[in-house]
Amino acid sequence: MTTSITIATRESRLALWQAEHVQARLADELGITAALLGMTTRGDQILDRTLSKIGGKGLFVKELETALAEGRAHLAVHSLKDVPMELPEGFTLAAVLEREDPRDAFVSNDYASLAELPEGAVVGSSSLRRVTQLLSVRPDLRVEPLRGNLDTRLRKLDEGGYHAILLAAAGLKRLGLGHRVRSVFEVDQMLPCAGQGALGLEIRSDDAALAQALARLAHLPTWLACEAERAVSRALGGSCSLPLAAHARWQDGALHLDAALGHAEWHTSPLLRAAVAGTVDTVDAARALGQQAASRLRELGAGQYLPV
Ligand SMILES: NCc1[nH]cc(CCC(=O)O)c1CC(=O)O
Repeated sequence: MTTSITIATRESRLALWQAEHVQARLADELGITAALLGMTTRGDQILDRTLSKIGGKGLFVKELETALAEGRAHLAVHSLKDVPMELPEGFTLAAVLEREDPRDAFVSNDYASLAELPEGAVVGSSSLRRVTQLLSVRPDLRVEPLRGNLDTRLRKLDEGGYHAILLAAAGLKRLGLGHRVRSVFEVDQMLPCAGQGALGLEIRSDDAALAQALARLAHLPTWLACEAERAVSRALGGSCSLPLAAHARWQDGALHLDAALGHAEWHTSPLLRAAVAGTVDTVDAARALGQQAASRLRELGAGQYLPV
């Protein structure tokens, strides 16, 4: 294959950091030189509505896929959690890279943790997953929408619009903003979403040579964990309008998968939770574990939580 390729990336500071990280790994480990092609996606442009209302995760990846399809780029680097559960025909995930911290972070200028927040405090988040889990332990809090890239969200916090905001720890750490994290939620307090903290490398399905090269960058434990997480979401309809959390971790050689589903409209409905574990050594086995967790959630009444 050619030793020179183009990476399509969004232009937020986090997306560029991630693309440059992959660019450096391609050079160091595979001897491949990569140029970056920065692009603005619909998801970056529309900031006044929640993602679930404007078409979901696909909005962040479609323009990049078009660049791949047209041959203007060969590889798209994504935060895996922004990648839809079903990729369109003709595209594939060539690798998932080792995960950063998958946890959610509590960010505030005045309070060190959720426990310190006074009754009725205003918390910024547009993530249904974070909001339902937050309100399940602190129904007194007022949640206000908060969108935009990480810098924008931090600026809105600093301008005084919120007492605290919730963000992924991984993004903050990658941008050198780890000092803004006042506390991290343990995963059993605030279960992360499928793929949180991991990077996914998307290519055209027919690019076998690139697939083979990129496989060497893959981190199998992260990949299998994320396949299990994503399978839960896929089995339940895969839409990002669902307040669905799924997180898998390795312990004593087995993959332990936790999933939680909240109600999109009635934030105070009890969260449904499932926990499954198994020895997993293939993508298919990982997906089967995810489907098992989804079946548990259905047994617990997930049907009433899903859009009709
Ligand atoms: N939804 C936006 C997004 N996509 C990836 C990250 C953070 C990095 C990651 O989880 O990989 C974020 C920001 C956030 O959720 O706070």
